[in-house]
Amino acid sequence: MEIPFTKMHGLGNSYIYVDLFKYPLTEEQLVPLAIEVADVNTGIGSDGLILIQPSEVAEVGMRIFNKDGSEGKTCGNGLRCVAKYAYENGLVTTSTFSIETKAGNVTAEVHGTKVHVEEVTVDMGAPRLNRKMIPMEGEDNETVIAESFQVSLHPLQVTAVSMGNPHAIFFVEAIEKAPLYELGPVITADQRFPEGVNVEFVEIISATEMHFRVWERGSGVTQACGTGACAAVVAAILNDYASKNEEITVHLSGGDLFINWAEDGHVWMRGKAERTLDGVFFTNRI
Ligand SMILES: N[C@H](CCC[C@H](N)C(=O)O)C(=O)O
Repeated sequence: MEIPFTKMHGLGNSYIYVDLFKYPLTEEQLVPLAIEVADVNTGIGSDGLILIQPSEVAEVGMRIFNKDGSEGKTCGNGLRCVAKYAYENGLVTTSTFSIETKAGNVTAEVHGTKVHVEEVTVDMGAPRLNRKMIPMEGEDNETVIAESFQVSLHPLQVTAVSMGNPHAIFFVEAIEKAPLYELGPVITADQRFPEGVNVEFVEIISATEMHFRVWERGSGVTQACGTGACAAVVAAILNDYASKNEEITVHLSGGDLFINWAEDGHVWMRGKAERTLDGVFFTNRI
């Protein structure tokens, strides 16, 4: 097989994008293809695979597969790159349009021209805060804010937020001392999260600024996580470290995202989307 692709990234959170308008794939090919393209040695190297596809309920559709082949429900950095691609490649004709994900539809607004979209703003919708929606074990309608969460010998406090995908946020004094590599892989598979969880460590700098690191479900440590940054801002506000209706700067390893949990209850994310290369992936293994 010779599969045309585009590699794009949001703050270094890179995916291999296949345009199903041009090159259809079968359902059976998706998981093995995601694992293959993500491999830096025998594939292309990325945090996973993203499909750009027709939709019956939005202008364009997106599906995301993590590096291990597991399918995520949505992807903030991926949404910005899909919006950039759709506008630059004429899949959409307006600068504001809807994108279908498995977590529901979102609205994206591209900033730039049809030749080059520099930045994208996405209305990520409202966060889901009760245990049933995270999902997290316990009473369905309870929220999880600064709850004791013992992990091996570490007495932590977790705040759980879903942006359509699950996030466990832990506030730390110093981001460089966050136990990301030690506890990320343990927490992501913790039984208290029946569908697994994306794990974020956050250091509050001020009411409008924070440091952020992430161990992503299905991909491990990535340079950035858009839904995670949204969840971290929601968690900061729930813990009274920040306020609604303010643009909060989130410093991720790969750069900054600007997040606002607005009075309308929606979380707005603004940040870059960049194209690395177009190419053809040769494989006879799927
Ligand atoms: N690992 C995530 C999907 C990718 C999300 C992240 N890359 C983003 O930008 O939001 C999950 O399994 O829920």
